[in-house]
Amino acid sequence: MANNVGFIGYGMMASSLVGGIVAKKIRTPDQIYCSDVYPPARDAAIKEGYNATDCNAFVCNHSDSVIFLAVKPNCVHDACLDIMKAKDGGAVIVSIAAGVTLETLEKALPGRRVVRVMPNTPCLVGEAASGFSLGTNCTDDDRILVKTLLDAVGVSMEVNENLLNAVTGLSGSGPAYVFQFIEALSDGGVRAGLPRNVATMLAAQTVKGAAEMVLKTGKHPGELKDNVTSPGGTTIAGVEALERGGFRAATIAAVTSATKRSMQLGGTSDEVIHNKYGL
Ligand SMILES: NC(=O)C1=CN([C@@H]2O[C@H](COP(=O)(O)OP(=O)(O)OC[C@H]3O[C@@H](n4cnc5c(N)ncnc54)[C@H](O)[C@@H]3O)[C@@H](O)[C@H]2O)C=CC1
Ligand SMILES: O=C(O)[C@@H]1CCC=N1
Repeated sequence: MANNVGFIGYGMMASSLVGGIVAKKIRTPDQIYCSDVYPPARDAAIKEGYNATDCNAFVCNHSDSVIFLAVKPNCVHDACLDIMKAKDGGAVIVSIAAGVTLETLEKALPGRRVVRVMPNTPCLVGEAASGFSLGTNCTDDDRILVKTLLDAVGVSMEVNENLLNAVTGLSGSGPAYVFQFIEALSDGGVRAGLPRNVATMLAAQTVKGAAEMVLKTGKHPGELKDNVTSPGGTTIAGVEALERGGFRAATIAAVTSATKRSMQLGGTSDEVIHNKYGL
């Protein structure tokens, strides 16, 4: 075996992650092992040139570097049983399941090195924003390996585990909010008379350009907004309409609702979410 990477579950997120990793030539397709219970998912993996199977143990037995646990949170327990049944080839286990805590993972995978990661789908185009936390058995080499893989498909930050639910609510789920915003901007353009294709291209490029300005200038988003907003001009009319529609409050509520949901998926009671986290 030579630095093989396994994926248990080859759905939306696994295919995005592995697509980014292979595109960046961090691993070659023959170093990728995927298992999925759903035949069309395996067909999709085979089409990309990866090794695909319905047997999770097969993936574990062939992955000496990392095994990504990329099933839905309610399937994590069963997948962990399969990992424990397979031989321990020394791979670090990286769970991307929303809400599932390191404590839960370490209980299900006794003695194993476990990392909890929250990536997002833009990893497919090399623009992921990921947060991660290491389990108690992890080494510095694990930190370097996981960060190298995540940074190959975007940017990553190690955070205290208690912040990973908020990372999930913001950047894990965030692409969906931004796609909604792009679609809404495009609708606005169509309402104002633009053809759909022109409106969607302008909307997406505007979001991309504005995001690049925040990242590259390091300026506060409010200052960048002010630079667009001429006194008595067009922009303030649009900004006012957004504020009247509750744009900022709705966005904050989106992130906090998703954060709360991540906590619920991890088994935290609503009482604790309210009393301890104030959500
Ligand atoms: N979709 C997203 O944007 C993100 C998802 N995540 C997390 O990634 C995980 C996967 O999410 P998606 O890829 O969206 O879901 P998905 O439903 O697209 O993929 C999950 C795959 O796992 C397979 N599966 C289910 N049980 C299995 C088992 N016991 N063994 C092998 N394969 C099994 C399913 O057939 C499916 O193809 C979830 O835990 C989610 O919380 C994390 C960050 C972002
Ligand atoms: O919706 C979900 O539960 C997953 C986790 C973060 C993004 N998608």
